[in-house]
Amino acid sequence: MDAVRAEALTKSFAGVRAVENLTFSVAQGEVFGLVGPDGAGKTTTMRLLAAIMDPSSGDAWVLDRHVVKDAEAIKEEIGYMSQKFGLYPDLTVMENISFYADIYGIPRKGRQEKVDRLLAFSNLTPFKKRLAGNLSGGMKQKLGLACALIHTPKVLFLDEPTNGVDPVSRRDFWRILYQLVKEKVTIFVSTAYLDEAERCNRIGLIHQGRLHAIGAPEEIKSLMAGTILEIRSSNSRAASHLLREHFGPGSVGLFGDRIHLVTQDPEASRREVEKVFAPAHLEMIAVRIVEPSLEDVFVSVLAVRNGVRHDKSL
Ligand SMILES: Nc1ncnc2c1ncn2[C@@H]1O[C@H](COP(=O)(O)OP(=O)(O)OP(=O)(O)O)[C@@H](O)[C@H]1O
Repeated sequence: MDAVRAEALTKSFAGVRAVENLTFSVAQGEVFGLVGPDGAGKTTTMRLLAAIMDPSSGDAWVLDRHVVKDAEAIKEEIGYMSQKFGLYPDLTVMENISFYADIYGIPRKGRQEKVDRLLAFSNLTPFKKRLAGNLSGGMKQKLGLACALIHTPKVLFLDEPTNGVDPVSRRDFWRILYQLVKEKVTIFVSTAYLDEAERCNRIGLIHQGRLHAIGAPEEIKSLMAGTILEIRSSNSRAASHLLREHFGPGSVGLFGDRIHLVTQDPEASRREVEKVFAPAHLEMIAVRIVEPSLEDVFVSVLAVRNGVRHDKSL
């Protein structure tokens, strides 16, 4: 039995296809990442799978329960942490967890042990009397997670859980997620951070409601044929602009001050870059071959989507 299965899952809003024809499955115990930029359709997919919203067409099942026909049963089996997870700022950490325990009808007997365990698990025990409104962003996310876990769900849906959270808290949050995986919880997480996608067992790249690639991070990276030439220049922004015009947007990505150029022939491309830079008085400070990152793959996937011609196949 799969944890999640979707077949031709589609959702439209007044002419906007938020999610289009998604077909994929997630095995139990997997950490699956839905990766895409803002507006790609991640939240809509989560809501469809969490049985909060009905699809326009297509089907989906969570633990073999149908998201429309068995919606109520699904809600008992899953935890869902939305982007604006409903924490009460004027209740303490402890009171927020108790509130969710009431909603889920957790029996009084054994409840305290459960709450204590969740507090310890999410490293919130020292803050249990603090008002939720006074927690840092990272702690709020952990409290949201603790609340979403109160009924011991088998599948956990997390919609951009670390959005806007500092890198240290993000790492901490993932450490907690891996503990859940050890307890056989399936995790379905959406993220716009590609470095975070690398933490998943498998990922799906979503853009404009469509799934463009699915597989282990390493598999997704291997979809990209070609070598990455990393270039540093005296003016990376201007340089990347010129290189995009010359090589095509699907072959050039700018990551901070590093330009990534996808090429079949690194040496020939290096010479060509020098020729492009010379009339613009741009200097090539450093150049080297690097392993493609997921970000490189994304640039490439989006270029295909937008009909940009380039020399990679996906
Ligand atoms: N209730 C709605 N009514 C109309 N359009 C909607 C609705 N919900 C989502 N959309 C549209 O569907 C598309 C996908 O939105 P969705 O929120 O699923 O994306 P996302 O990847 O989660 O992005 P974000 O991280 O910005 O929320 C967007 O174009 C959005 O404007």
